[in-house]
Amino acid sequence: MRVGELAHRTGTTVRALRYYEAAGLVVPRRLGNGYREYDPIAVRLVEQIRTLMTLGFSVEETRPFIESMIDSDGTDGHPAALSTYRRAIAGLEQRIERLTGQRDALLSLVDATAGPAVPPTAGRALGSTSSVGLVGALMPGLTFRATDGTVVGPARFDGHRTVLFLYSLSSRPGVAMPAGWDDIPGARGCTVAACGFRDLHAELLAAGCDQVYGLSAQSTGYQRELAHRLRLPYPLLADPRLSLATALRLPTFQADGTTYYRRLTLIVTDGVVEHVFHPVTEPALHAEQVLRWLADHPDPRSPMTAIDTVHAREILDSRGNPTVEVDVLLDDGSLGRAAVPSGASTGTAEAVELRDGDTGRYHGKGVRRAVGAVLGEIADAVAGLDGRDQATVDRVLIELDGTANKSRLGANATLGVSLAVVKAAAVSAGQPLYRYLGGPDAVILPLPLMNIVNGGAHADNPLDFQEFMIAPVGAASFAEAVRMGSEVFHTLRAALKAAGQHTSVGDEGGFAPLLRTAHEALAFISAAISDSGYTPGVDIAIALDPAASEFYRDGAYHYRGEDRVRTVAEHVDYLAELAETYPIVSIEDGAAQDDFEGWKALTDRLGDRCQLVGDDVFCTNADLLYDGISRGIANSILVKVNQVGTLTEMLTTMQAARQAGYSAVMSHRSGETEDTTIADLAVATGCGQIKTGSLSRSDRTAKYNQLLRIEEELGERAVYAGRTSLTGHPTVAA
Ligand SMILES: C=C(OP(=O)(O)O)C(=O)O
Ligand SMILES: [Mg+2]
Repeated sequence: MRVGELAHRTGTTVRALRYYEAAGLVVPRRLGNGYREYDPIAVRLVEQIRTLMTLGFSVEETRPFIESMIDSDGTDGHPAALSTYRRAIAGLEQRIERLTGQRDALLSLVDATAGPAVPPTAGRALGSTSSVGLVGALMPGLTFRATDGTVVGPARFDGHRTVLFLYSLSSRPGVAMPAGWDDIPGARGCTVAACGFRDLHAELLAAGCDQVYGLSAQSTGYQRELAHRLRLPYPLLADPRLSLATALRLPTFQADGTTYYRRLTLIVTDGVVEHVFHPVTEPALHAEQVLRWLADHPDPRSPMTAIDTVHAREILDSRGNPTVEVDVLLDDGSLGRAAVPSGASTGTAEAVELRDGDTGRYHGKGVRRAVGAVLGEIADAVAGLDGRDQATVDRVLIELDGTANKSRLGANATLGVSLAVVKAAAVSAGQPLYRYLGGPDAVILPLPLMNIVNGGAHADNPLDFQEFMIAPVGAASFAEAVRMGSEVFHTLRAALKAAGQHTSVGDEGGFAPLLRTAHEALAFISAAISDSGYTPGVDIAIALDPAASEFYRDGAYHYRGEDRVRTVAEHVDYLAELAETYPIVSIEDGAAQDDFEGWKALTDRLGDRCQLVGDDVFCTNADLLYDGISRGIANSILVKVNQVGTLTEMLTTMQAARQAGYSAVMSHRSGETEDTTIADLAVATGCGQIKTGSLSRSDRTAKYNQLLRIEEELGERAVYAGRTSLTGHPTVAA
């Protein structure tokens, strides 16, 4: 059974269960995929812990009982369990006897020395306004005797988050309360308040408080009787002179000539008052009130930013197909949201994008299964993990899926969570994503490879090549690159229109004219660059993504638009001819993913003058990249984070590329959303190039717009990469 079900069946919280697990009391099994699974006995164990706690045992003190239950396979009527109970009772009786003697001896000593309390005028009623004034006050340098035999001084509050509840007077069997006690507003209810802190002690600790103390003006002897009778799991502190009231000007009242504390609770964090509860009007519910506050206010000193909630939904991508969106909420309220993109010309080795296959919805393309995986197994597995520990989060995702290609849960499920976590962590750190991930050196704005003519699988025209891109290598800044790209885009539009072509756009926002050959498209683009006032190759270069896997069959390249078939050698010759004729600085997937002969021939032919980017052939996968490096193919890798399914795996692949001297091009997918994460990732990794479509359609321009914002934010520190990160030493070919 999962942790949520166990919590539900035992009426406790997931937090408390994690605390019992950390204490080694109720430990789930780890399945092969890393997933936590509780055996049915866990229900009995948890119920036993909670029963014992209501009897006054601390979580730690339940250990022998729990261990004997485990030994006896869950039956507490077993001889092993019975003898544990008897041993515990015998031990308690001995302690009671010894402590009662100590108490009586001390009672007379303490009562003799305590003397009269502070004069009644020292206390004053403290309303909520003055409670706020107390926040930020330092704990005074006072020491208190505690019922556990220790002496609690100011050092005990340093480095800890403490719940310190002050109370007036607890009743004692056989001892009358001061005259008129029940008529004094707020006087009654101290015992019940103390019991509340006892019953929720484990939960309070699990919610991030390190220690609980009760404090009153009674002597240690008086308090010890209460602590033993109620079996309090926390110590009581004696302040017979009300010195804390004097130091912090806390509210007191008088009854029968004696001064007492008014009920009030302090959260003291690292020696400083962080919060004040006053007045405490419902003593029976007060511990719960404190617990709720702790849950809503994580320890400000805590290095842990735990994942609280993971939510997912089905949304639409730019092609109108469903895709996964994930929200991750951290304990501190930071929210990260990520939407997963989707490719059309996909590599065969990509991590699996899980689709429902239910033809009754979205023509089978629904992603309810992936959404369900996020809401169920994944949410369970990552809840409580530190959102800033991306490597651990991603490792848990990978192990939970348990397959080599994320086919069980879906890479669309894992990626949504992975990216939403890093975005939430950035929010929590109060930093933009690119700086959170890349640190202060993340200042490089990438060269954009702008896809202004679409073909192949991204358009309905006859062009065999998928993408014809312009790259403003000579721009002085990213903003200038965007302007230059936009100007060429519109010049091209006018030229296509004048030539009688239609100007509707393809999946990535580039024009999809009814051209047949790459030569025709490149001629239009070169002219548009010149006609916009730029020098081709100097100001603006050209990049191609033939996406050759899409038209490679039976060992040859089938050019549908030209109605001809080229052998591998002829195809490589053709690309070389194009590279000689036009200012082409980068060719992606010039050969098909399984045509290693073509890849090698292309690399040998053009690798020293052109960037050769592996997309389908590497699939952002470090192992495939290493294989390619050893084969001597390509000199660059396209990086699509959904091809691997987690951020950490993407970063590992990029690191491998960097070490091998391969460049990396951060890339969108042809199916995108308004999510702009890749813009930040490009700056964070300093890769120096981004491919994110045309200068039209919001799913594409959203990324450019985000990069414009980043450049503006970096101000003078921003560095536009220009041509510097291109591999293959492309030279100017005007
Ligand atoms: C972005 C591309 O297209 P898709 O997302 O369809 O794989 C590409 O092939 O580089
Ligand atoms: Mg490609």
